Amino acid sequence: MVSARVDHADVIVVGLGPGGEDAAGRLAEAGLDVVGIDERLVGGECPYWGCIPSKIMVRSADLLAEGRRITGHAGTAMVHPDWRLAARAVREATADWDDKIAVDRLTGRGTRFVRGTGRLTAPDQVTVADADGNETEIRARRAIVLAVGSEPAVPPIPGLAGTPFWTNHEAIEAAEVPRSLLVIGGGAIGLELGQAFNRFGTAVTIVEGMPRLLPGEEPEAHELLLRVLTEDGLDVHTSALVGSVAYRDGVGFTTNCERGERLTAERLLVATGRRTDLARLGAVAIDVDPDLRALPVDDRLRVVPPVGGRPGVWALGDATGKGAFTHMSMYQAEIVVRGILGQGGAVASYHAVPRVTFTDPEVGAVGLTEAQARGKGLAVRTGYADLASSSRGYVHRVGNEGFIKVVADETSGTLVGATAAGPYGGEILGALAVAVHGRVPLEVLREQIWAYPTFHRAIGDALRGLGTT
Ligand SMILES: Cc1cc2nc3c(=O)[nH]c(=O)nc-3n(C[C@H](O)[C@H](O)[C@H](O)COP(=O)(O)OP(=O)(O)OC[C@H]3O[C@@H](n4cnc5c(N)ncnc54)[C@H](O)[C@@H]3O)c2cc1C
Ligand SMILES: NC(=O)c1ccc[n+]([C@@H]2O[C@H](COP(=O)([O-])OP(=O)(O)OC[C@H]3O[C@@H](n4cnc5c(N)ncnc54)[C@H](O)[C@@H]3O)[C@@H](O)[C@H]2O)c1
Repeated sequence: MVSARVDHADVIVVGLGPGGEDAAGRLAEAGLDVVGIDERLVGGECPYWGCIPSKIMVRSADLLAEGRRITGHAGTAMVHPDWRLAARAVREATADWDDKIAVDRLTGRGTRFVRGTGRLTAPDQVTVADADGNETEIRARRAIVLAVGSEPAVPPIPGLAGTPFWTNHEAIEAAEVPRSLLVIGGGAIGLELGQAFNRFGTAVTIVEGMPRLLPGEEPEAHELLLRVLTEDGLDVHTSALVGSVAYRDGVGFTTNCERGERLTAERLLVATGRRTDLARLGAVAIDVDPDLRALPVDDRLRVVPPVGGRPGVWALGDATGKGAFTHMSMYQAEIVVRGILGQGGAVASYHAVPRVTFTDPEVGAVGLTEAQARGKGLAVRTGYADLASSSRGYVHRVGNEGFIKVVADETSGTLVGATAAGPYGGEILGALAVAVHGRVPLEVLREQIWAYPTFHRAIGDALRGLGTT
């Protein structure tokens, strides 16, 4: 038997997505000997199969929609979608799914890079296997950072396994648009990509198991998106669970929903959430139950605090289950870096997590929804303003649907959550995110002057809807 090579480092970072890469680079720049490990591409999901390429597709699709809106409002326009242009922009942005630039960026900051699969094999040790199966045991002197992200959670639907279904990877890499696409899951991925493909000519069906699209957001966001997507021509089914899937070469997919609908499509996209495989990561080596959905972390992002000279284990990003967003991974990376460098008591706070679903209209939200606030027993008041009937909505005309909803806690006299859905919803969210993050008193917000005629001026209308008590 050939024994594994042995190496040592101050810090081992497993997974080099947005947060892992940032943490590895900053720790190396601080003078530590850092080894960064990734089995795929440095940069992770976001630049290659997530945020960036999906938003390029969304932007391309939105341009088509805006072009189609010209007729009847500013002239006439004939729009001829050409997916090859969007696909080319995606290929350019991902450098054809090549991470040379990212590897150079990482090593340029002083991190040692190892391409391979990392697995915890002792509380202070990660074993890396390269593509040829060669193993290296790396022992950490100071810290291990687990930043392994997430992968699609594919539901155990009879018949699905073994079919050529798409995940976000195949959808992002698509060189051609399918004639028809069935999307399982009416969350962020399903709606963003479903609407984008539809605008390029694909007949899209969305099958969502819960009663509402974006089930974690306000019900008004569901009502808005259901109306707009249906008007766009998408076929949306809610409270619909797929009971079985069948695939035939050259024909495509047939799915049978449990309540009877039979749906067919050339392609099938599974967008039913994400999971982190803790068993594969060797989580038992640090006494973590591998069946957990996420790595359990304290408010300093520690899975195992450093004790008596033993290295600590930190986690960040999707793998912590605190919100699968690039901005969350980056936020947590900051806290992890400061914790490892011993730079004071940086702790994570999740009371103002912003999120934006980049559909058209965009759905931006921060903090608690009304239902979540009521679930916490807060003294809830809500205010609502319709964007279409605002002055800006009136002048904007076509494509003006949206709303602002604010959720206040009477006891603290602050906003605890808000939603900005509509044109530029994600941008308008900025003002609301500051209010929730900074716990700005309602009486201060009510004194604010909101520029006329903007969409964000509707925040003032929604605040008035709270009443004055
Ligand atoms: C289609 C899509 C669109 C999205 N759009 C947005 C958006 O608009 N805005 C937003 O904020 N977020 C968006 N996200 C989410 C965002 O991409 C993720 O939240 C973010 O990438 C998570 O970062 P991370 O640092 O946790 O790790 P990831 O980006 O998931 O990267 C983890 C890395 O770890 C590596 N790895 C895993 N296991 C091992 C192992 N055992 N050994 C070695 N390497 C390993 C992987 O190869 C990967 O490179 C989107 C996601 C998808 C799928
Ligand atoms: N704009 C963004 O920030 C953005 C965009 C895309 C993805 N993301 C991140 O990536 C994560 C994953 O995206 P996602 O869309 O896969 O997950 P999601 O959790 O946002 O949505 C998954 C949806 O699938 C539904 N579902 C689950 N199982 C089902 C089943 N068997 N049948 C029918 N419906 C089912 C769920 O009810 C849910 O509505 C998101 O949670 C988000 O954090 C973010």
